[in-house]
Amino acid sequence: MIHLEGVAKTFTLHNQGSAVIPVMEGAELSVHAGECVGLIGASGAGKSTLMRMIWGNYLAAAGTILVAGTDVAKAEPREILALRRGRLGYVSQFLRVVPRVPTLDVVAEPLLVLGVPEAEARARAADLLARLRIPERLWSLSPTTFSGGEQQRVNIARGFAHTCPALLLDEPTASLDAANRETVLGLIEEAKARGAAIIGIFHDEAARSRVCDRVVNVSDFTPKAA
Ligand SMILES: Nc1ncnc2c1ncn2[C@@H]1O[C@H](COP(=O)(O)OP(=O)(O)OP(=O)(O)O)[C@@H](O)[C@H]1O
Repeated sequence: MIHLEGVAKTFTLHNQGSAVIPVMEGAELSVHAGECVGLIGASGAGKSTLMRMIWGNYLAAAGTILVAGTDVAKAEPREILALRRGRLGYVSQFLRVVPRVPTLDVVAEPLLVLGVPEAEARARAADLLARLRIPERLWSLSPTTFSGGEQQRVNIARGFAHTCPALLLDEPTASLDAANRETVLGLIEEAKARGAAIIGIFHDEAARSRVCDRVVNVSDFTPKAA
């Protein structure tokens, strides 16, 4: 479902004499349907960089990044947008939303874009918001004024709203209380059970060992000369 081969990344620092910094080479990774793989490695090893290349925000310098049939390393922007609409989900640590859109709509939107009937999309969004303990009185308000933890839970609800075959999770349990952490781990287990291929960064070791079937150490992909 997700398959990486020979992936490399360099950053060019345009404000520092166009210095070219190689940060990754020969990255390999395969994640099958129903499997969750955790990315580990020291700070700065490249976990977030690898995740952003799979999401298509960072362009790989070399290699193949196959996600649900699309090679993200070579895809056109519109193909990446189509992939994100229906086949690849991403739960980042921070919520980015258009101001003034009510929380229920923020969560239902990924489903509405896919043509799911409005009543069904809203029911699914309401179910997720309730499970993640966002009080119902907040659902009609924009999440822009919510607390950090509330915004994170809205973001998680949105990320789990539609049943993508591939899912990226960046610290999904960071700064959650015990009850919400448990809910999120349950959502991850449900996603695996329905056949999602998941890649996650979890600094929470107990969470990682509970939901990850194996780990990949991104330090193994640090360029040898670096
Ligand atoms: N936009 C960028 N421009 C230049 N260098 C970058 C950029 N993004 C990341 N890097 C460099 O790439 C390397 C990997 O960074 P990355 O954030 O992927 O590490 P990480 O493993 O996720 O670290 P952490 O656990 O601390 O979040 C670092 O040396 C970092 O300085």
